[in-house]
Amino acid sequence: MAQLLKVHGSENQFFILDQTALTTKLSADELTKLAQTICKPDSLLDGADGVLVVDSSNHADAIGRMEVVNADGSRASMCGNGLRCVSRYLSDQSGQNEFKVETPAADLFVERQAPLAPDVTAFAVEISPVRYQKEAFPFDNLGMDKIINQPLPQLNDHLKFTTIAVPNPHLISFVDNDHDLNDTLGELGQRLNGENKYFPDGVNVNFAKILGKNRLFVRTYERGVGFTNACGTGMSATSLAFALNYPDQVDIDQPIEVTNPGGMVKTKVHPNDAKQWIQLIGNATFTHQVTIDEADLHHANINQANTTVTDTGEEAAYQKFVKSLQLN
Ligand SMILES: N[C@@H](CCC[C@H](N)C(=O)O)C(=O)O
Repeated sequence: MAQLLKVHGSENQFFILDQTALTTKLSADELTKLAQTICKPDSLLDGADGVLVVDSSNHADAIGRMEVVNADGSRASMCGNGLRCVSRYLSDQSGQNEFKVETPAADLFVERQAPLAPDVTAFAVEISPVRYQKEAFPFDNLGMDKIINQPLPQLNDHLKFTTIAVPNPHLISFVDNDHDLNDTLGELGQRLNGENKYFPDGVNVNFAKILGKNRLFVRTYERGVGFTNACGTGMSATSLAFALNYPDQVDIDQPIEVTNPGGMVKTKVHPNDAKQWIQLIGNATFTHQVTIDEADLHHANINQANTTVTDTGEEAAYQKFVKSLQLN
């Protein structure tokens, strides 16, 4: 039998699949099919935003590897909320609390934090490398090679935009009303993640409201997914854009508190380091264990009848923590 874990960071939901625990690893095509099937909202445990594939690493400094498969089967170079969950998984297995995890673009440093509340495990993860050049996204036909707080009439008639790849691509705008935060974000996210001449590979679109000094609310329309409760790399890139575009509103020696529809994370931005980077700190919650025949995993044959699901009880603790934040 094989195991899956249902996990989340700020309610950005994933299944973790550990390839090293299988008799035969899933092929790339089987992983694509698995994500497209298991992430559907009407699938097991109401689906997810992606599958986090754990494997061994042959890099000397990393204790494991993470691959991110979006809900539509596309691959992402990074996932911040996912990396916290994978870090906890590798930490629980190895007994180590500080280590590196291999991701497609970099080996990233992660460390266990004090729990955010009873039974709310937390991890801090490195978000890097940071890139601005249009080739990193890629983007085109926007009249610029690098976009920092610029109006882009091709995309919208009143907002300003910043583009930061960390290294997955993010388009960011600071907005001041709920219509833009919801409707404009949805329309633009959908447009730039369908066939379009500006972001041919799609882009994660993040709209933020400034709540005060070092305080943001961020909502994200994710590439390969759609609206998510939270996007870790999105909140990290938006925090960096906050520091770059509104320097008088950000004390970079202090964490930035980023609330999102699924909860809250903290970020620490390092815009003045020789290589810019961001630290993302937040929950790594394991809500369910799923047991399934390995053959069914290979065939993406997953339903209530052929799985055994065990609730860990952690979601109740997480919800209590979110309530204590008094976000609304
Ligand atoms: N939810 C993630 C980002 C996942 C990848 C993204 N959809 C992409 O295609 O770049 C996060 O927490 O960072």
